[in-house]
Amino acid sequence: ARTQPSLHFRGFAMATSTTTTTALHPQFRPPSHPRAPRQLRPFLSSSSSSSSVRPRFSVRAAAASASAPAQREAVAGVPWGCEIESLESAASLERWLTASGLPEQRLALEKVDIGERGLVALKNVRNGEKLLFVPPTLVITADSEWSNREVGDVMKRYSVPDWPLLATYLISEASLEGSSRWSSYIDALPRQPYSLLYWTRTEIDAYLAASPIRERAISRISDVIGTYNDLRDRIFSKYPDLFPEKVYTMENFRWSFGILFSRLVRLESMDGKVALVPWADMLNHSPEVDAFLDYDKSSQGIVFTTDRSYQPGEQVFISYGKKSSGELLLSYGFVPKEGTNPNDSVEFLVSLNKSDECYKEKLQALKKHGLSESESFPLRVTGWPVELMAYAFLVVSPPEMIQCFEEMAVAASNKGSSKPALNYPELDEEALQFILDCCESSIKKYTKYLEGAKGSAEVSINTKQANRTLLLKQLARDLCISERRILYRSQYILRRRLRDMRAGGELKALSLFTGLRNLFK
Ligand SMILES: C[S@@+](CC[C@H](N)C(=O)[O-])C[C@H]1O[C@@H](n2cnc3c(N)ncnc32)[C@H](O)[C@@H]1O
Repeated sequence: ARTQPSLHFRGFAMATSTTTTTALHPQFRPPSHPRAPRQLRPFLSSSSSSSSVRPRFSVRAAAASASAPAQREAVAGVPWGCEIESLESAASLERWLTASGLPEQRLALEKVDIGERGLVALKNVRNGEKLLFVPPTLVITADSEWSNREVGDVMKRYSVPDWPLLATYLISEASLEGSSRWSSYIDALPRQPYSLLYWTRTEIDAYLAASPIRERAISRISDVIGTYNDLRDRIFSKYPDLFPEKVYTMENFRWSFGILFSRLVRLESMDGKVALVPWADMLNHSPEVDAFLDYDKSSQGIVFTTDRSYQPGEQVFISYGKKSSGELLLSYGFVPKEGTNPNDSVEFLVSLNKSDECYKEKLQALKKHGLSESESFPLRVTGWPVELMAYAFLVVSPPEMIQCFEEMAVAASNKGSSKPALNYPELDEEALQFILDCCESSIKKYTKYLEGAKGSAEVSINTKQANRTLLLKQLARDLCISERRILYRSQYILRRRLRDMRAGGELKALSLFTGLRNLFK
């Protein structure tokens, strides 16, 4: 869970300063969805040379792993970058990095089991050791010099925020091929980054039907398209010589945003600047490590400090942040193995009951505090946030509690975060039952999807398409299983609590009855 303003992709021309992401995790950080989960308190804690000729169309070979990144159908791709599973540009990248000042490394870029390409230890690496030391001159930020100065000047004149600026920068540099200083880096970038940006609407609707990630994927794609349209209408179309239509295409922007979503990092110690860090961006993510990239003032380079040791030949990992499996799929195109992501959560949707006789009053209280009749709260295997409980109290409270609606809405909105959790013992059972009912109906949706997906054999036009479909389905399946697992856990906790509560109630009634009987005796 986190707080993050949406990135103003659109309407950027009005911006007076560059847009930045706010404090999140000092790691790969995509712009948030406007309804990204809020920071909520836990309720339960139960406990080669760039001028070489490249094919214009590319298709990835399908990998067979369950959590392998999404593969795409044969679409017109970008005319730069590489097929990452081939290591085709690795040697020239390493040569260029060394020539550009990257010190000798204890890591090498190799083919790996997790993430296709990754950095592997060449020697023993100790826990607590600093690695990488990428100099700032090798980092791409919004302040980087444009090889085509005129293009850069126009972009700066329009005060384009960091994300669209960097997306345009990448395309501008990539289109210059060997005359860009970044050509060896761009050659080593995936030609088709793994990202939900490449899923069609039909695929999103079909495979993510049960998951709340569906809505976020749709919204992200529309943000990217909107941003591209804004750039084209407000800038590119006014300077057709600087921004040729054939270069600044939607397809190329899909690529550059895909690269940003899966590789951009935020460097806390460089005033929170967002940056592409060549070499460091070859590190894959593990939910089990807690090591992050940042600028190190003493060595004046981008480093990360290991939080475990590695033997020669072992893949070295960093953390992309405390992200749920859905968020990892959304930005990076992979889903960690079931049960391995300690930061996993699922967005849980609850709504006011339209037939509630106090519907209007409850909605008014919610709206006053920035909430609506339907809200999402993050569920984790460890429990749910107090805000969800407050929302549930509001949903189930009877008309005679009208004076408490406001207090409940405040608590549900997270504005009362310093206050203790709301306490309405008389509503506890009903509120927990409400959450349990929502949880069970959500489980049903996942089960229906998972069972339906098992049997559905689709007719594919060709093998590539069949492989792609298989992989997208597998990713969606992995995600649904992970999300349903969280719901199952919540269902278990809720049932147990309700059972205990009810058993306690029966016990009380029984002792009252015994007391009365003794009295009459
Ligand atoms: C920052 S790049 C890391 C380098 C990347 N493997 C490459 O070869 O360019 C992020 C991408 O690596 C892959 N990746 C990273 N961690 C992964 C993991 N744990 N499982 C599967 N793929 C992973 C995903 O494709 C993701 O979009």
